[in-house]
Amino acid sequence: MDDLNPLQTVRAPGRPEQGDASGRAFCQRIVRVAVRSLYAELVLYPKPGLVSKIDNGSHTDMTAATFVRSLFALRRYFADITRAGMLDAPFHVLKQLGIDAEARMLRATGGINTHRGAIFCLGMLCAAIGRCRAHGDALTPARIGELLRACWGQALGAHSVVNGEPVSHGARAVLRYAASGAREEGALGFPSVFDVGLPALHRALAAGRGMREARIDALFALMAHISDTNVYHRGGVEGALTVRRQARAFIARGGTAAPDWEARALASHRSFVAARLSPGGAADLLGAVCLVHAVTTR
Ligand SMILES: CC(C)(COP(=O)(O)OP(=O)(O)OC[C@H]1O[C@@H](n2cnc3c(N)ncnc32)[C@H](O[C@H]2O[C@H](COP(=O)(O)OP(=O)(O)OP(=O)(O)O)[C@@H](O)[C@H]2O)[C@@H]1O)[C@@H](O)C(=O)NCCC(=O)NCCS
Ligand SMILES: Nc1ncnc2[nH]cnc12
Repeated sequence: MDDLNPLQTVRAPGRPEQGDASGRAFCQRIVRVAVRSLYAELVLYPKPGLVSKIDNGSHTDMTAATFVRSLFALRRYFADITRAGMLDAPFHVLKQLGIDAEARMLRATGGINTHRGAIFCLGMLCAAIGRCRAHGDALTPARIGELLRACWGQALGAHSVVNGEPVSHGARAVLRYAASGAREEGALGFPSVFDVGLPALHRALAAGRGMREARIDALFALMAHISDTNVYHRGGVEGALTVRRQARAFIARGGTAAPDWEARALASHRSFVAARLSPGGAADLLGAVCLVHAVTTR
């Protein structure tokens, strides 16, 4: 028995799913989908202020290579948290997996926060997807969301409370600007993924546009909607208003249905870079949208 393995505490005898070959294959499939989803977010261009393979957006300390290193470091985490979900692990087990994954990310990137929001959001979604599979339920966005709230909603609500000294940029933005951020997203069961990003992606695909355009539309829908602590941290209230206004204007012109959408997205990218704005929370949530879309459409 490995005392340091948090999953050990939730392994119940007579639950063949956890260790059997099909359970392992399922976890590996989710790892591939999670990593590909985050990679799809990374290579998407133009994304206002964000890092891609074309440029580093508003960031001076990270490049696409930093994100790729981080992605490699997260593979085991996505397998572990999917398996923990299959085993109905309590939130404290998921939290420890998340903390360990953050440490691995920071080691891989030399201390740069590339994916903290993604570790949280995609991690919880992987756990819910694992739970869905253990129940034998069809993987649908509605069922994944339901199980996430039913299994860990209460603990996520408690996790949203920022206590004492703010240590992270997110916690500071919550206290200083009453921004909601990743914690509140989690407490509500990631509604921006299910009710904002995913519908925007589906609408663009249903209208016959490609996956690239659909992802751009989903990103702008998220930027228009969420309270992104990374934006508050870098740009304060003014910055948050700028991001929301530009995203709304892009959507009001038809998003990627407009013939000049690419030039408009590029103009936003340039203006965000000039103002050092980076909607990193929306980028993480786009990765989550790609994950839910991929697991629910095959
Ligand atoms: C709950 C935690 C995620 C902690 O959150 P908290 O808000 O306290 O801490 P942050 O360190 O600020 O991380 C939150 C990251 O979440 C992303 N985010 C922001 N707004 C939202 C939102 N509305 N919805 C979803 N996600 C959101 C955002 O990630 C992106 O920003 C990164 C860069 O941020 P930053 O570090 O501030 O760096 P820079 O811009 O480079 O600043 P400078 O250094 O240059 O000044 C970017 O890469 C994106 O990832 C926020 O960063 C969680 O950490 C936690 O509780 N962890 C413990 C483990 C756990 O409990 N897990 C639960 C089970 S999985
Ligand atoms: N592409 C990206 N650029 C900057 N921050 C991010 N956080 C998640 N993805 C990001």
